[in-house]
Amino acid sequence: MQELEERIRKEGTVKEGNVLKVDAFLNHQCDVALYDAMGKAWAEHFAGKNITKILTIEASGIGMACVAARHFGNVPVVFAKKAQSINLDGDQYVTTVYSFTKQREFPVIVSRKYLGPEDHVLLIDDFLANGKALRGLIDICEHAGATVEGIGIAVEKGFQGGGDQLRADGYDVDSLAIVESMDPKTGDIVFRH
Ligand SMILES: O=P(O)(O)OC[C@H]1O[C@H](OP(=O)(O)OP(=O)(O)O)[C@H](O)[C@@H]1O
Ligand SMILES: O=c1[nH]c(=O)c2nc[nH]c2[nH]1
Repeated sequence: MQELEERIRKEGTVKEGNVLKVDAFLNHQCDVALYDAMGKAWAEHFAGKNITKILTIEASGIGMACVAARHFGNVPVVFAKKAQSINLDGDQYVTTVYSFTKQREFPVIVSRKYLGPEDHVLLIDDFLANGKALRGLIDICEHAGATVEGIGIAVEKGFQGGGDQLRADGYDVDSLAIVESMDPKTGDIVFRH
């Protein structure tokens, strides 16, 4: 998606440790017009699939998943929580994921009330790096008996391999920008096309 690549080039910064910082528009301050264009692009890619629910993971996926839902007939958006809470009641699906940016494991929790075998799910997230967050969401869908219809990602860091492994496993992964390489010294970013 050209608009997203341009924003990354203009406002993104490359940090040591394979970190691309895009928090001016994607995952801290949020450009909702850009989110809307992203939702439209995913809706075009996944047109013809019967999606009944969008599943994401807190925190950064939530905003873009909600805007994207407007392009999928206002299907409900469920976000997996990364901490237990007294506000989480009843039976839950629980798995564990390792967070790339926080460098520790988190529980990933979804209430059984909000995901089940009748659901055809689109997974959405801001970043795809090693694929740990998505593997956690897929695990939860498997526990629920839900069908994963596809995966919509804003920025995939292709050189970390998580996306290609998911494609090799048969998932339809639509990443709107795929970074093939990036250099923290020069700031150069090369996209895959
Ligand atoms: O493909 P992976 O290696 O799993 O990396 C991608 C995940 O990392 C980030 O989450 P983070 O744990 O930083 O949480 P955040 O959404 O709160 O920023 C991002 O939002 C994805 O969920
Ligand atoms: O803002 C972010 N930049 C990244 O490079 C990244 N990788 C996973 N999650 C990420 N979030």
